[in-house]
Parts: sequence; C-alpha cells; structure tokens
Amino acid sequence: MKVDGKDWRTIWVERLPAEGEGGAVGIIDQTKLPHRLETITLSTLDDAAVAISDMLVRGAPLIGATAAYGVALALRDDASDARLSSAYDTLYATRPTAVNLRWALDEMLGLLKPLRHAEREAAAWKRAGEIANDDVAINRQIGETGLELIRSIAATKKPGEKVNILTHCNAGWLATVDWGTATAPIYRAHEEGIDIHVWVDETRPRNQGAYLTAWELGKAGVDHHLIVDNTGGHLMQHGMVDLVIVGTDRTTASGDVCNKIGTYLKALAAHDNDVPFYVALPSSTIDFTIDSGFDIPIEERSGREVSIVGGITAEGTIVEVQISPTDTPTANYAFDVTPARLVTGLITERGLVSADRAAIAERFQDRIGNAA
Ligand SMILES: CSC[C@H]1O[C@H](OP(=O)(O)O)[C@H](O)[C@@H]1O
Repeated sequence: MKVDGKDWRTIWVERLPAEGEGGAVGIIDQTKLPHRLETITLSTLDDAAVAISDMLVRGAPLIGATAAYGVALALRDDASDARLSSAYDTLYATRPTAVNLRWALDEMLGLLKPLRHAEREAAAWKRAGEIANDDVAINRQIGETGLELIRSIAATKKPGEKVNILTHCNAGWLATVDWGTATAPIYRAHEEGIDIHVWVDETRPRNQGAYLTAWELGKAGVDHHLIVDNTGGHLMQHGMVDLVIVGTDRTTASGDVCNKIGTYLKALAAHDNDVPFYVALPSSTIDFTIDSGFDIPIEERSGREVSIVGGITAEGTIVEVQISPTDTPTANYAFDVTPARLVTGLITERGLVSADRAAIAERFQDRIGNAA
C-alpha cells in the first residue's frame, strides 16, 4: 500500500541466503505505529517468533507469512528434521488463535520434509515468498468481491450520500502482506471513486483500530471517524451504518467466526438493526477441521494491555500511562466467537459465500481435502 508516496508491504525479503550469509526479512514494527513508522530486520528464527508473540507483526495472514519466513530463517545452519521440527514448534507456540499460523507451518513442513537437507533452505525461502505474494493477490481478489457489495449499496444512495461502513480492530493491509481483508473492499471502492465513510472501532485494549486502521485510512485518504468500541450499536440504531465488514483470525467449516474481542457484540447489534454483517477472509483462515467456534483456542494476553495505554505527548514523546489503580486485577481475552447465524456472508477470494457448512464445502472442496 502507498504511504506518503512510497509503496509498502508489511514484510519483505531484505537478503536471500548467499554463500555463508543467511537471509533476512524486513518488517514494519507495528508496535511503533501510528506515531513512528519504523522497520526492523528479522534474521533468526527467534527474531520471527518474538515478532509474532510481541505483535510487532499481527493479523492472521501476516502471522502466517512471518512464520513461513521464520522457518526459512531457521534452516540457515541446520536443515535437519530436528531443526525443522523445533522451528515448527517454536513458531506454533507464539500465538494460539489465528489458524493461518498452523496453515503456513503445515505448508512449509509438507514441502520441506520430503526434500534433501541441502535443498531445504532455498525451497523454504521460495515457498515463503509464494505465500507472501499469494496473500497480496488473494486480498486483492477479496477487494473485488467486496467492491460489488459496496457498489450495490452505493446504488441505493442519493447524490452526496456516503456508504457508511463500520469495521473492528485492524483487518487492513497491516494485518496482511498487503491490501488487507476487511479493508481491501474499502480501498477498491475508494479507488473506484465510490463515496464511502468508515467508522473505525478503536478496539480496546490494544487499540489496533485507533493505532493502525485510523493510520491506514488516513494515509490512504479514506474518509473515516475513530469511535469508541461501544458506539457501534448506537450508530446502527440510528441508520448510520450501511455495512459492517470485519476480518477474522479463524473461521470454522460451519462459518463460526473468531475475531478480535468485541466483534460478537457488533454482530449482535447488526443483527438487531438489520445491518449486513460481513466477514472478509482468505480461505487460509478457514479451519476445515472444526465446526464449532467454541473449539477455537482464545488467546488470553497480559492484563498490562488492559491497564496501560500508549500514546504521544504534546512534545512528541512516546509514553505509556496506567489507567487503572496499579493493583487492579485484569482479564484480557483477545478474541471472541460470532456464531454463523449472525454472519450475513463471507467475502472471500472466490466470491461471496454463505456462512454455512454446505456453502463453504462447495466453494472450497479442494481445500478440505488438504485439511489436517
Ligand atoms: C486479517 S486478520 C485481522 C485480525 O487479526 C487481528 O488480531 P491481532 O491484531 O490480535 O492479530 C484482529 O482479530 C483482526 O480482525
């Protein structure tokens, strides 16, 4: 995506492995946004694992791509079965909810295991690059699918009226290699000159909406307003939301959607106010091995994320402040599950799909066969 005239991806190859020197990838350090656009270099397996667990990179597709490169980085000096297995386990343990992590690691292991050790490192870098490039193409296609949805709503508007879209957390290009999932239709509609406006949920406690989505949309010139998480229901009651589009970290074979905490409450409000509630996702985010969303592991993160917020002072200093009493106990569930019955449809790289087992199976039959 363009930022101040420069094309960016969230992750890129800085150096392919050459004689005696290992490869390296660059990432945007998303913990520094929106006030600093900083990059860092990952040159080891542990660099990649920490980048995922500490959320320097986050978002299901980007987690998958980073893990794929993490496997490639791991094979620099040792491409043995034991090293491959330990790399898988190290990366798999970083975060439990986004299924793209498992999908990418299974892709890498399935490719590399049968190869001779001497062939593995180069093959890993090649496959990781394909996963990253495929993500960009798939998200672009998700954008085309969602664009038709937005276009159909725009056709019902009077001149000067905007299509109002609400999104939760960050399912933007920062959550993927590029384009995003929920934002891909937004960016395509913006490119097509459709008059859109986005309500951006701040998305406590890590504020991916305030820190990341607001930054993305601002840089892209998309009209938007940042709102506190509890505003969405009020807006929907007053006809101020035409469409909700969110991302997902794992969607089941029956269409249950696991996404950032608070998504379920938005879906309830949308259902109660007859607002279309869509989920944008690549098929790599569908877990074909489970039906119930309640079988998805829900990450619990440090309570520090609840009681402390980061920001910038008037002098431009990045600070963190404690918002609760220092001894206040906290609970920090990072995701929730929206049952398929509350999902209007899935915006995928293969078009719109109903959030039900039969429709998903029909559209992705070829993927089911490969499921673990
Ligand atoms: C396109 S996946 C975006 C998805 O990932 C976010 O979670 P996190 O920032 O914790 O990785 C959030 O659930 C987004 O909807």
